[in-house]
Formats: sequence, structure tokens, C-alpha cells
Amino acid sequence: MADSAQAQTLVYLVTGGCGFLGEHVVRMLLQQEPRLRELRIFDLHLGPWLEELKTGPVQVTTIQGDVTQAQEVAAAMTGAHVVIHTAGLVDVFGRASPETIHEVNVQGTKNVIEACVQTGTRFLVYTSSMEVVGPNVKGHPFYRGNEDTPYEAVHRHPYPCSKALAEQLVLEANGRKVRGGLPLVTCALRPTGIYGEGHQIMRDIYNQGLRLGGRLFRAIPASVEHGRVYVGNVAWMHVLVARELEQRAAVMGGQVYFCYDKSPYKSYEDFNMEFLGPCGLRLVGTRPLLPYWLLMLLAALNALLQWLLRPLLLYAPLLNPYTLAMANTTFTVSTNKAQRHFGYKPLFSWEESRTRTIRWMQAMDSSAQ
Ligand SMILES: NC(=O)C1=CN([C@@H]2O[C@H](COP(=O)(O)OP(=O)(O)OC[C@H]3O[C@@H](n4cnc5c(N)ncnc54)[C@H](O)[C@@H]3O)[C@@H](O)[C@H]2O)C=CC1
Ligand SMILES: C[C@H](CCCC(C)(C)O)[C@H]1CC[C@H]2[C@@H]3[C@H](O)CC4=CC(=O)CC[C@]4(C)[C@H]3CC[C@]12C
Repeated sequence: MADSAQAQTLVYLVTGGCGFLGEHVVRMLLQQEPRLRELRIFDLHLGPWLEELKTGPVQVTTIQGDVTQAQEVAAAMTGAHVVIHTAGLVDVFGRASPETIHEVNVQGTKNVIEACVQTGTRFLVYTSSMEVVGPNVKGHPFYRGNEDTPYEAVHRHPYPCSKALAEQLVLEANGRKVRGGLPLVTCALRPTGIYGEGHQIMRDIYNQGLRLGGRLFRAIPASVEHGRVYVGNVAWMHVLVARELEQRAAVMGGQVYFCYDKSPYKSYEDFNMEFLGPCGLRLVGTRPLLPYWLLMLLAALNALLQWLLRPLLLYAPLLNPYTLAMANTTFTVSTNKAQRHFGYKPLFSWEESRTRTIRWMQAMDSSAQ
């Protein structure tokens, strides 16, 4: 707990505060950061749930804005002590153009950095992604690796390329002088695949299972491990980093940290079944039902259809060559860097993370009926 002299003095800004992760960061800050005086939530689309936050002891300010607009970002940041930059365009399905992804993820991040310098905001926490590392275009496995594990990080897809560039900008900005002459302290967090309450892809897969009569068909070998982390723990890590950056600037400034917890190592599909199973879905097959070459063909066909149909409609199925490669390449993390550098321990056990996610899915299901 903060001492009373420091109580309720800080102004935080969360970009993308209405997104899947952003909402958890916002709620976690309100619960776990006693020094908070004002919380600014900056997002392209503001959610109605924000209203309920405005009755608490912390001043909650909602700002509808666009990170690609430098002046909007600077205006929102004036007087903020800390910025947690989670806003981003998360698209691996071809919904947005590569230019738009770059504009939001890279230019948006540049705008946040420049706004820090201009306004004197000294602490910047950036939500990066495991995708900055891999899986790479060659499909090399990354098995229980840490932040120092050598890996050939080569990307072609616009999303990982944009996240890698943005992360680099954030790390290079560490130490720059901000208004008032003090140095900027930056840090990047790299979540693996996030799951939990509000996860849209989990919803999509659940609905797909319902359409298939309560079944999903195994496409990926169970031996391919895919790293996952609970959204509450990712949010907690952001809150802790933001809190510790000032005291531990020399250790944490310019560093990257994978986001991890005790979620088990499993394939993407087996992991999802931890939640979809209790909601009544079944994963058919102990081995993939279709050979990999056929899946690749279907994925390529989807990509072709997307391109052909683009003038008429947006066709963006879950399966495309990139998502297939992602799901079919082992990428798991085993590290304790966050614990060593700033004392991180997951706030939610695996059992709790699982229960919370199942409860959310079941509630979603019953409200749909
Ligand atoms: N979902 C996942 O598994 C992972 C996500 N991440 C990163 O975490 C961050 C949050 O991702 P999610 O919560 O999953 O995505 P999301 O799409 O739910 O949230 C992103 C938020 O950013 C906002 N946003 C988008 N463009 C904006 C703009 N131009 N100006 C202002 N706000 C804008 C959106 O309105 C949305 O509320 C992203 O930076 C993403 O790259 C990293 C690793 C894994
Ligand atoms: C949608 C994919 C699963 C498709 C299964 C198939 C091929 C059988 O239809 C998802 C598999 C891996 C996911 C990605 C991964 O968890 C890492 C990510 C990190 C991010 O920063 C953003 C999200 C994502 C790219 C995530 C997206 C869905 C998958 C590709």
C-alpha cells in the first residue's frame, strides 16, 4: 500500500481502455492502485459500462479519441504521470489493410511517445505481443523459451511486423528527456495468447461449435504447444509495472517481459476445450481429422476467396495460412524475469482463471437464449 503522503496523487491514462485487455487493466487499476487520483480512458469506441465506474472515489475521465491523431493523444495526456498503451489493431484475419494496421500500431505508438515528450509524462508501459518474437515465417518452434532465448524473429504478416516496430520504438524511447528535463522510462510487455472474460475469438469458436451441432473437429496435433495467459494476470502485470517503473527505473527501463502465469501448456484447441467442454462442446478426434496439406489448401483457398470477394464483401474466416501456421507452431514461454525485476506473481491461479472464464462463457450462453 502507498503511504498516506502519496495517497491519490497520480493520473493514469489507458489507451484502448475499452478493449478486451484494456477493460481488465482499467478495472484492475481501480481495484489495485491506491495512489490513483484520476484515470483517463482513451479509446476510439467508448463502452456504456464506463458509466458505472464514475461513481467511485477515483475520477474517471472518458476520452473518445484516435491514437493516429497526434494532437488528440497529446491533449489527452497533458498532466498524466503514467500511460499504459494497450490500444492496437489486432487483426490476423485480413479485416483491415496492412496500411491501417501500420497506422494504428506504429504511428499510434509514435504519437504516444511524442506526447510523453511534449507533455512531460514520464512512464510508458506498452502492450507488445509474443508475436514480436514468433512464431516466425519458417515455423521454428519456440519451446518454453524466455526473453533471452535466441530465436530468428522474421515476420511478413502486417500485425507482427507492426507490433515489432512499435515495440522497438518504445524501447528506444527509454531515457529520452521529456518536458521538464527528466528521462522517459519505458517498458514493453509481451503477452502470449490472452484468454478470459471478453475474449472475442473464444466467442467465435464457441459459436462455430454450436453451428456444427456442439462439435469441433481437431485440426492441430495435440503435441503442438501454444502459450496462453489469463487476461486478469496480464492486467495485473501492467498495473505492477506501472507502479514499479519509477522506483526501479534502472532495472526495468527499456526492458521487455513476457506475460506468463500458471496456465497449462497445451495445444490451442485442447486449451480452448478447458472452457468450451464445460459449456457443452466436444472436440472430435485424438488426431487431426484432415491431413495438414489439405488444411493448407483450405487456408489458401480462404485467402484467395477473401481477395476475390473483397470488392463485394469482407470474407474473413478464422482459418487462413497465417492463423494455421500460428496454431500449428509450438510457441511457449517459461520465464521468471518479471518476478525477478519487479516481484510479479500471478494474481489468479489457473483454477481461478479457468473458473472465471467458464462462468463468463456460461453467462454469455444463457443471455443469448
Ligand atoms: N488478444 C491477444 O491475445 C493479445 C493482444 N495483444 C495486444 O494487446 C493489446 C490489446 O488487445 P486486445 O484487447 O486483444 O484487442 P481489442 O481489439 O479488444 O482492444 C484494442 C482496443 O484498442 C482500441 N483502438 C483500436 N484502434 C484505435 C485507435 N486508432 N485509437 C484509439 N483506440 C483504438 C479499440 O477500440 C479497442 O478498444 C493490443 O495492443 C494487442 O496487440 C498482445 C498479445 C496477445
Ligand atoms: C484463430 C487461430 C486458431 C485457428 C485454428 C484453426 C487453424 C484450426 O482454424 C489462433 C491460433 C493462435 C492465435 C493467435 C495467438 O494466440 C497469438 C496472438 C497474439 C496477439 O498479439 C494477437 C492475437 C493472436 C495473433 C492470436 C490470434 C488467433 C490465433 C491466430
